[in-house]
Amino acid sequence: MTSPSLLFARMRETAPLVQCITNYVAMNVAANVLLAAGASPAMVHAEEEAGEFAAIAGALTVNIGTLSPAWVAGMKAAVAGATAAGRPWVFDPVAHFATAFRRQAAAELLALRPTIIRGNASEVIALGGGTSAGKGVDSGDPIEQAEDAARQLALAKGAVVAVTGAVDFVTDGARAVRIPGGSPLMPKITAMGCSLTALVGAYAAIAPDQPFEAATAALVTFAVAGESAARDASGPGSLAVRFLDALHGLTAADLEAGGRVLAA
Ligand SMILES: Nc1ncnc2c1ncn2[C@@H]1O[C@H](COP(=O)(O)OP(=O)(O)OP(=O)(O)O)[C@@H](O)[C@H]1O
Ligand SMILES: Cc1ncsc1CCO
Ligand SMILES: [Mg+2]
Repeated sequence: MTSPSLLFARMRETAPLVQCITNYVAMNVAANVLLAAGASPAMVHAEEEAGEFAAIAGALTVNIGTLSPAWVAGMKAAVAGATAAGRPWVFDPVAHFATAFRRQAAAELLALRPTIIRGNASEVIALGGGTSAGKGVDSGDPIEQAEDAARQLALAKGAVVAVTGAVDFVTDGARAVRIPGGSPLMPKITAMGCSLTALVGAYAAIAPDQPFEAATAALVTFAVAGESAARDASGPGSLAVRFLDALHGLTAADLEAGGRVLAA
């Protein structure tokens, strides 16, 4: 398995261009997270250009947080462009279970075969057809309860599934790992998960043929930077600032020393 620290070093060397279609809440946060990590974000979603742009980006990420019909059209155009160009794409099904419009959009996007799916426990349980306690964008379920759903979803969709929470879980249906770390304050900052999805895209651009390793590396990066930032944060506000600084200051050696990937 290519280690997170090696992929991180490659990201710093190559600054991959990542096309992020994400929500209004996350756009600024996610772009700053990618820049701090060493990638190059571009928030490009219009139907007229999203597919064309996908061919020049190293990877695409699609997050349905603040959907409208025009955005769905842009997402589908982008996925078509990425697929035609052989680029990986990452799907973040924010609160997909909440309304009929979201359910429909999520089902249509899922049918377009994402390379990696990244969601919180409630989103992954519901995507697997189970009943989740989620009501909106925040998870209402413990992560352990999403592990089986994640495995099944990975097998059914031929995708790598990354579920986040107190201890993250990544599976391709056959292999699985758990990644501890981070901080309980992280879910108190909006768009942390959406930004993580964007970072999964950055690693997928680095290792397009190793989506399991790419997703794992992104979760490890967040776990190490989040843990370090939380050490002297006094609340979500200072954590948000310190998290960006921690990401920016992160080295491959820090990931090597602090990253924990446990067999599951
Ligand atoms: N209790 C926790 N302890 C440690 N880390 C956590 C905890 N909860 C979440 N995280 C971390 O926070 C990051 C975001 O994950 P989360 O599951 O909150 O995403 P999300 O619900 O999709 O977020 P959002 O929709 O607000 O963008 C991940 O890196 C995850 O590991
Ligand atoms: C708060 C919020 N609402 C829609 S998307 C989003 C960002 C976190 O998922
Ligand atoms: Mg989310």
